[in-house]
Amino acid sequence: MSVGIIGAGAFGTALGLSLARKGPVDLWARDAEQVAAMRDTREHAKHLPGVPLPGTLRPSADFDHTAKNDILLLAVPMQQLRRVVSDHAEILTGKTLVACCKGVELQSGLGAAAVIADLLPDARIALLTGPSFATDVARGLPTALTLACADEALGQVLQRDLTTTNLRLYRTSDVIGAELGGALKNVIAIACGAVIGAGLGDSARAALLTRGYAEMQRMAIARGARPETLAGLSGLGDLVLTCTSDHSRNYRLGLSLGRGEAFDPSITVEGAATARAVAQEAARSGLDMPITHAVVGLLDTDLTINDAMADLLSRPLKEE
Ligand SMILES: NC(=O)C1=CN([C@@H]2O[C@H](COP(=O)(O)OP(=O)(O)OC[C@H]3O[C@@H](n4cnc5c(N)ncnc54)[C@H](OP(=O)(O)O)[C@@H]3O)[C@@H](O)[C@H]2O)C=CC1
Ligand SMILES: O=C(CO)COP(=O)(O)O
Repeated sequence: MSVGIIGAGAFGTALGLSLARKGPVDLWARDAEQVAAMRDTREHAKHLPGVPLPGTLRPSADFDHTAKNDILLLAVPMQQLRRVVSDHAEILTGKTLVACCKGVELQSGLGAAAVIADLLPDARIALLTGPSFATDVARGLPTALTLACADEALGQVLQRDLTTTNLRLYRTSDVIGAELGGALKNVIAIACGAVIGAGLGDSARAALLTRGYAEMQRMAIARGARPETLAGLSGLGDLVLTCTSDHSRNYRLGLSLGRGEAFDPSITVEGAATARAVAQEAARSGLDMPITHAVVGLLDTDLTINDAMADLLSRPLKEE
């Protein structure tokens, strides 16, 4: 089946590069100048400099043309997804849509697949997530991802059609689990970056990563996820990658917070809005999410990383 990609940022372009090895892929960007530059130079200078774009990857500023493909991957930032889908709802109705964003929408508390379902009840929806830096995918390095789809038959078709020589897709029907694993790990990555940035050490990071994983499970299971999904690529796999590599923008935001440095607000960092959305939901539902609350404190108040760690360490003692 033919593939189109909505969103020519780092990840959309990287997925396009990988899929274009199998056949033509249309890649939509909203900025016509950017499309012209990509066509002329065969490079995405802003997000993937130095990686040549093959002729089979076809940038376009024409949404409707790109949307004619059988499968559409939606690779825009989470907080923009509702706008992009609702702006083009008519042409997207009934299509096969694969969300590639990682986050929880601030206004609704919904994940990516749920936002699409909210807007387009007739769409055939799946989610592609898991440990995968765009630069690695774009360079053809080996990567394993989770394809989540409630419809088992459609999931099998998508798994086959979106697997490439460097992208190996595993399948699950647990969309909520995959969605939340990919969203919540970004919050924990900000926390881990902050402890490393503040010089609090690798042991503190290991503690946050592990207790952060417990927090992710708590929230995801409360929302109906299966625990084994959280233990897979979309949860633990992506958590480990994002909490240990300064290729991660979420981790780098954390490093800046820990060092008391400014961070470029134009960089896509999904964990910030997701932390706020999840903290709101945790407060409403009485879920214990202390690391998420600490991240919101670091982002939105003058809480320091040392105070945040002191708060976490002084909580009542309990069983693991
Ligand atoms: N980068 C990575 O390594 C990975 C990213 N992801 C996920 O992919 C998603 C996208 O991230 P990424 O590609 O890295 O982000 P980037 O910041 O690299 O790119 C975002 C893209 O979305 C476009 N965009 C933003 N708002 C709109 C809008 N309202 N309408 C149309 N297009 C819009 C931007 O266009 P413009 O340039 O015109 O602003 C840009 O092309 C995120 O949810 C992220 O978590 C998942 C795995 C890996
Ligand atoms: O999700 C990612 C890797 O799987 C990318 O992480 P960042 O968004 O933190 O860069």
